[in-house]
Amino acid sequence: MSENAAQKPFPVSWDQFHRDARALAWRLNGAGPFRALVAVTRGGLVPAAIVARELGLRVIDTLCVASYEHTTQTEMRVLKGLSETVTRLGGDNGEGLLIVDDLVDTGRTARIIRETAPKAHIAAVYAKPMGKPLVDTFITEVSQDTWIFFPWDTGLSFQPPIRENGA
Ligand SMILES: O=P(O)(O)OC[C@H]1O[C@H](OP(=O)(O)OP(=O)(O)O)[C@H](O)[C@@H]1O
Ligand SMILES: Nc1nc2[nH]cnc2c(=O)[nH]1
Ligand SMILES: [Mg+2]
Repeated sequence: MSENAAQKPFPVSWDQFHRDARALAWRLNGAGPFRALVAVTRGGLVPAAIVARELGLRVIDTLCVASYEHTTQTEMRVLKGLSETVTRLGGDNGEGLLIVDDLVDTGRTARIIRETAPKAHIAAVYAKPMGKPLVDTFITEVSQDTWIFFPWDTGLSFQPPIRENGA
């Protein structure tokens, strides 16, 4: 979702994110067994830590991709693929791998992951309608014209009142 089309801000606090990531872990608990967990960097690192803790997963790898400059979608770059160890654990098709991201938006990132590991289980905490069919598990759906603001990207700031010049 590019900057212009995404108009509704959806700020998420650390507390809320922890609750949602833990809910994701509960849902994934019945979906395994998983031989390794893969975090899609960078956003996937945070839920991956929470899910790994909840599900007792200790073999953890990263898939490093970049596809947005702030809120603008750019050409997608895979900066680092799976390690040899985790590739071996997942066999040819990624079976038994749990791949975690913070959100799925247009689904482009998830689609590329699916191409390289078709049988992996792909999970995201938040999903927008376009990306939803590309993941196996998610927790909360938001509309396509929403922009999710994560706690690691934001800080406390003054909010002007809804009515600037009250009677
Ligand atoms: O479904 P899509 O349209 O592909 O968008 C989803 C991806 O975009 C964001 O990552 P981003 O590339 O911004 O990098 P980051 O995780 O380092 O913030 C988000 O963390 C997902 O990985
Ligand atoms: N923080 C953030 N990154 C994204 N990347 C793609 N969509 C989003 C979004 O809604 N929020
Ligand atoms: Mg990301």
